[in-house]
Amino acid sequence: MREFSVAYSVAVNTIHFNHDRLDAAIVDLDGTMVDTLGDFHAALNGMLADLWLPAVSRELVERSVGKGSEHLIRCVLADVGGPASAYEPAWAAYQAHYDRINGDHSDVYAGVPEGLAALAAHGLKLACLTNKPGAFARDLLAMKGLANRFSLVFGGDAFERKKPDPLPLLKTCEALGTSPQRTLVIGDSSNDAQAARAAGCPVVLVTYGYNHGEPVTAVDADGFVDRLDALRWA
Ligand SMILES: O=C(O)COP(=O)(O)O
Ligand SMILES: [Mg+2]
Repeated sequence: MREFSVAYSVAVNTIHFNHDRLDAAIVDLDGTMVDTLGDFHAALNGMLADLWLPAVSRELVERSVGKGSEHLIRCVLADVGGPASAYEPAWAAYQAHYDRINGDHSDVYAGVPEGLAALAAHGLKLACLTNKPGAFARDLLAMKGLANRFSLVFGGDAFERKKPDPLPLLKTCEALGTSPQRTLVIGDSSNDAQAARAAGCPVVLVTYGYNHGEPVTAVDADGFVDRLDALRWA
């Protein structure tokens, strides 16, 4: 098996892959394919209103997204000074609000349909792996016309642990029937990159998503793209 290699051209911000060395891609959802910040913000503020707690800013939500719903709800409750006992009712309220508004305040990022089409055209199997609950992820992908691109969709509730743990990536590679070394991870945050490094997958990050308020280009990854269709094959 040949080594995976990436030639990263800063000038055109384009990453060149030799596709002979890749069999599949595992693509993150929130912040990578769909800008879902508006959905998170609306569902969380609906939840807080139900609990008679004050609303939070989009910025707080942006900094807290990426490690799954439980983490997000805990961050938001901590920010508004909610008691620990609020977690259970908050979780139930959040699920109900999110289910009602899923996709209403979200948009597919420019270049995503084209980028996915190019990956598929090069014969790569595609899986979506997100920390978002699987049911919300599947509904959102269908609503945004992206579902048919993926042979597999796994949410944050599919496995015992979430990204940045490598387990979900290893399990997804297993389900795809590919080796991690030949499976490209595409994400928007350090969660995706850390999981990929630990699993042994090559990883590219998009520069427009959510990375806990930190500059994403400081994250250890094989390359960065401003659009998903900026991935090119040598
Ligand atoms: O639900 C989240 O925390 C974000 O999920 P992601 O893995 O699609 O970025
Ligand atoms: Mg993400």
